[in-house]
Amino acid sequence: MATLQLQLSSGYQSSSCRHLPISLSYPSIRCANDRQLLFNRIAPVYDNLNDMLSLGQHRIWKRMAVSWTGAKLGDCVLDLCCGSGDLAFLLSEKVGSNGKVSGLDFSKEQLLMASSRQHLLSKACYKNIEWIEGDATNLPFPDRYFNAITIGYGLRNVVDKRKAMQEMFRVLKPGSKASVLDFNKSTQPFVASFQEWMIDNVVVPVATAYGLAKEYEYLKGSIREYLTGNELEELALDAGFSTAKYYEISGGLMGNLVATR
Ligand SMILES: C[S@@+](CC[C@H](N)C(=O)[O-])C[C@H]1O[C@@H](n2cnc3c(N)ncnc32)[C@H](O)[C@@H]1O
Repeated sequence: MATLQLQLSSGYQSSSCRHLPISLSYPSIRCANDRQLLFNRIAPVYDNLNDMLSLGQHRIWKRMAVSWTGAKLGDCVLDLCCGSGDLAFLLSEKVGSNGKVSGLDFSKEQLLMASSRQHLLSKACYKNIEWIEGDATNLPFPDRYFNAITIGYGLRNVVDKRKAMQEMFRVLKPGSKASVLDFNKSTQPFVASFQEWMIDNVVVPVATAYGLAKEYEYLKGSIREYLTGNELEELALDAGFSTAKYYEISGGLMGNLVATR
């Protein structure tokens, strides 16, 4: 906890992007809900499982998501639902030491994991990342603050997706992009069946070996209840984005929405 607080209170300052005083406790996250507890529980093994279950492919998908944002040196960017920080670290390399990255999540355990990875990796540019405990549907940032936003495997898990999209719109500068990476809820029956087969026969059995069967059984239902590419485009346009384009990745198993404010 000490590490996280240190990082939060010593936020990086640059001429283009001022550090904001950020409090650790928002009323909306004091009452822990099931999803928050779930992500706290899986935090210790989350990165290993991602590598194992995607055969390392998630690293490529995350690079694609970051490059779709158009983030560049000196930018001030946000990784929403940052978890243990993969996308925040990639963004940090893009924006360099004159830029700033905020990684926000409502799981304290995931943020602690992110913070300890930041210290272990000890790359100079990673000093530009701050970790913030907060709610994606009530962002602690002013309007038009960020040059880019990523959200990887996050929106599917947010209960009020419409509000989260509206918040992304609000905190983005005009002309800037949000890049939303996740499982694709495919409209092709073969792809959807293959995805479910993989979850039942690969993901859940591997997670079971880590004592996390229930946590990963949740995945299948969450994809079924998620939005298709077209629905995500509509959600973004309804929130005010001027353009929204959804790209299917890896044969339609994954997908990435790119929305421009
Ligand atoms: C599957 S993880 C993805 C982590 C990371 N982005 C990645 O791609 O590896 C989803 C994350 O979303 C976070 N999350 C879900 N709902 C949230 C909310 N309303 N506000 C903030 N974080 C949320 C969870 O705590 C979890 O860390």
